[in-house]
Amino acid sequence: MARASISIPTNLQLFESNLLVKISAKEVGKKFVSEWIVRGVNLLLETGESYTLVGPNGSGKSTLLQLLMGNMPPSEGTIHYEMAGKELDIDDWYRQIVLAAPYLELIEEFTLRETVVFHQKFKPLKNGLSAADFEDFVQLSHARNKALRHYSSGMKQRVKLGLAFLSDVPVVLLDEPTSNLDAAGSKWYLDNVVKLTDNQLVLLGSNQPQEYEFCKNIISVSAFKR
Ligand SMILES: Nc1ncnc2c1ncn2[C@@H]1O[C@H](COP(=O)(O)OP(=O)(O)OP(=O)(O)O)[C@@H](O)[C@H]1O
Repeated sequence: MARASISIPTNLQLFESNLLVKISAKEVGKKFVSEWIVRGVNLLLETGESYTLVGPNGSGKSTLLQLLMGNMPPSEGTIHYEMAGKELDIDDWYRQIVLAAPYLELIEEFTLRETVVFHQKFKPLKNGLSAADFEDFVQLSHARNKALRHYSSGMKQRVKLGLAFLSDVPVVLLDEPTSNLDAAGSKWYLDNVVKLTDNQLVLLGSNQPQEYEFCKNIISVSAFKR
């Protein structure tokens, strides 16, 4: 029997432990070969806020996002991560974040069900949602047993965004969140990004204003050129 669509309660306390997380960057710079991509980055990012890195193609949004998430080391400066007043080392930090980005690879051999079950082993879903709930949420129940290699790019993007929205971690990183989504998918993203990340730290990279219309803190990467 088909499952009824799950309704996500609007008051869902989606980051249950509600611990304050801070990312602080001091005089951070990154260069590739001899080219400085960003320099003089000083930022303090905190839970309960959303931030969007904006700028034209090639300006360094993805580079800065990856620096701030700890995916690559800065060439100069320091980045510190804090949770509930305690400094986190990078291994603990990775347990607190989830990323949806075009360069994030899903395991193509897995079905959707296997993907969610595997993901839940190290990052549980908010409010004890099940894999079946997840499949309903991303509107892909009908394809739960199909290998992701046979998913379209838009279907994969829904999976990445679903994991980003529903993982019970304090920090959500979204790079080009509506890439590959059709109009209905973009609306689904916008409907959920505010509702489901209310008490988390949300960091976006975008050059599409409609992706970050809800966001109060806009950071122009062009400010970090010297
Ligand atoms: N691993 C790398 N090695 C050398 N150069 C790199 C590397 N990664 C990025 N760059 C360069 O850094 C600059 C910024 O790239 P980045 O992907 O951060 O920009 P972006 O603002 O996210 O662009 P877009 O909007 O096109 O996604 C570009 O000039 C790019 O060529």
